[in-house]
Amino acid sequence: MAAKMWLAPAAALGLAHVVFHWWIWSWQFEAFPSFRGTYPAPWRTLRAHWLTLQRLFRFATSPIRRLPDFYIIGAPKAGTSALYSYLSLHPAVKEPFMKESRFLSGMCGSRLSGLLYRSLFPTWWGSRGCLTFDSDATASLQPALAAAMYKQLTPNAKIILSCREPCSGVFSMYKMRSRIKGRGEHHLSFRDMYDLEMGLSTSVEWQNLEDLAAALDRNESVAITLGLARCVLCSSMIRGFHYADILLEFYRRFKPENVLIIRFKDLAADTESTVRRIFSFLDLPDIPLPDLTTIHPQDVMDIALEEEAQTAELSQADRSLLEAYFQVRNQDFAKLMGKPLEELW
Ligand SMILES: Nc1ncnc2c1ncn2[C@@H]1O[C@H](COP(=O)(O)OS(=O)(=O)O)[C@@H](OP(=O)(O)O)[C@H]1O
Repeated sequence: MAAKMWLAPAAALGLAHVVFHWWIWSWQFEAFPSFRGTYPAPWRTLRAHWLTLQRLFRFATSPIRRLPDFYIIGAPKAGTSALYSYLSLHPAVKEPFMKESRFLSGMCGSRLSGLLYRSLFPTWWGSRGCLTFDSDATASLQPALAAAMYKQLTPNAKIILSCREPCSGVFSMYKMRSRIKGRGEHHLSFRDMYDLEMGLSTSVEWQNLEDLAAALDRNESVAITLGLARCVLCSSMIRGFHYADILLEFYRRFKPENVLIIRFKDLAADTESTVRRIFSFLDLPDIPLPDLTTIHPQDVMDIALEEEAQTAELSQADRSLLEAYFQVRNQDFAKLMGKPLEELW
């Protein structure tokens, strides 16, 4: 009798798990096939099922969860994983469930819903007196959408952007992306990956993205398509370093004093004072910090990497190509900052 009583709820829970498992993983794999690196067969991977269960619980408890107080929006390869780890050291900062939410790429559902986004953050009572945040460098690939969405959800949020000299940032991203197993770009040369991203830059998806941002600015709700998510996630080598474009979108929607720009070089050379500067920007009390060189940020992406990239060093010809590409963009950034170029990174 007792066993019969449990049968119906257990079957309902099992069904919810199966449906939810299929829903979250199929979108991830479609939008970002390299996830398959660590989860080649999610139906047979216990860790994938455990993640599904946790996310299911978090979706169910979304209404009692909060939204970010600040965002690390990039740039990709500008130390964002390190920043995530350093800021999480503060007792008044509660880290999110995942470092990179990829919310804007549909990882919480293709309809960009604040309610579902909340699932990634702590509960109100579990984070009283604390700040929480999202550290999603994919925001800088789609700054209009990111700025409009963050503004609609959290108009008083603070924004942090770490800037790395574009050529070295691009090459760092190339080295990672070309080594991701199970992805179309696996083992491409630098020039081939550059050409691929240049090809994507003429996609109609970018106009769709602007239209979605405009709809969010009108306070409408929006849904993204798989095509858009794929286009954005496959454009992470170069676009994330269009600093002037990124900042203009955020300055249009947030107060300038809510936007902090740090230099990757300072984060690397003078880590502790850069982290303290960020604490101060976030109005967090100063705290004693451990030796930050002992903190090794984990690679948070669910990917399997090859040992070596196809192109081991950036050739002079490829560097010149990148310098030409970024010349005007960097000048625009310098003008926006009111600083000479060499002081920007
Ligand atoms: N503290 C410190 N000092 C110097 N360099 C550092 C530091 N933390 C991270 N890094 C370098 O930052 C690169 C990774 O950046 P991200 O974490 O933003 O990458 S990602 O976008 O999340 O994949 C990656 O750069 P490359 O080594 O050039 O690939 C890391 O080595």
